Amino acid sequence: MTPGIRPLIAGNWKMNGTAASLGELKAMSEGSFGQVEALVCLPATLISRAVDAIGDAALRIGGEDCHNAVSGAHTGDISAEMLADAGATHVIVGHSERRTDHGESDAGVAAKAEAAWRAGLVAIICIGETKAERQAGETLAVLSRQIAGSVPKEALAANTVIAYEPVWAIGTGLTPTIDDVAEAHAHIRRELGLLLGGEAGKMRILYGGSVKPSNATELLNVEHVDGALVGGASLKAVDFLGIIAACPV
Ligand SMILES: O=C(CO)COP(=O)(O)O
Repeated sequence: MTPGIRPLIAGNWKMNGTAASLGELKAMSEGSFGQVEALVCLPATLISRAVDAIGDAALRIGGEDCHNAVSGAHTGDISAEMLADAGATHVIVGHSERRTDHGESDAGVAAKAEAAWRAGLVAIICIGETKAERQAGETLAVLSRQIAGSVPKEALAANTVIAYEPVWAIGTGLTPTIDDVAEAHAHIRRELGLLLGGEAGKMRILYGGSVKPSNATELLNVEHVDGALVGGASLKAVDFLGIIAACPV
């Protein structure tokens, strides 16, 4: 954790969830968050229904991706303005699954972050190395390149969150060593400093990849780890609330 930064525990439901899942969200929203800011990013089909279902609870609802245009001839896409209209407050951009499945580039991710800000949303910009890149000793260089390309230099701590997700740790049950997490997050903070100046010291840097209640405290205790982006363990209220409870604040 970083002194003075309020931690964010964010769920990412990916392509999971139907109306039958709204009860789980309601249960999450009724949990205790303490000092933690809690967010669940949902498939677009669920956002407005989730916002209605949780009422005035503190749980935030976000989207998982957005187009960079306000509107237009982009079949199947959703704009940041549409997410905001549905009640979202945040949107994930540049998740590795989008970069891989949809060929998203760093420049395209930066444009989506700017679209998020235009709509009044917080952009959660994802970066992270593949297994091959880590094995080749390229992790820090990859992170530098992704930060330079995906994080617009106008980014503010109030409208931007960085999520470090090693691709090989996503959905695998594998996590980097604590030393490797510390090295990556310290490097990200340094690179953000070069790009953004003083804002970098206030910006949240989340760790993502196989976070669960049993490993959350250890990961969140690492310097410069200001929260978590959680996939599988965000689908069940008991697990998600367990991660929030494990947050050392
Ligand atoms: O991709 C992730 C969150 O965006 C991480 O997913 P898991 O927590 O399932 O590994």
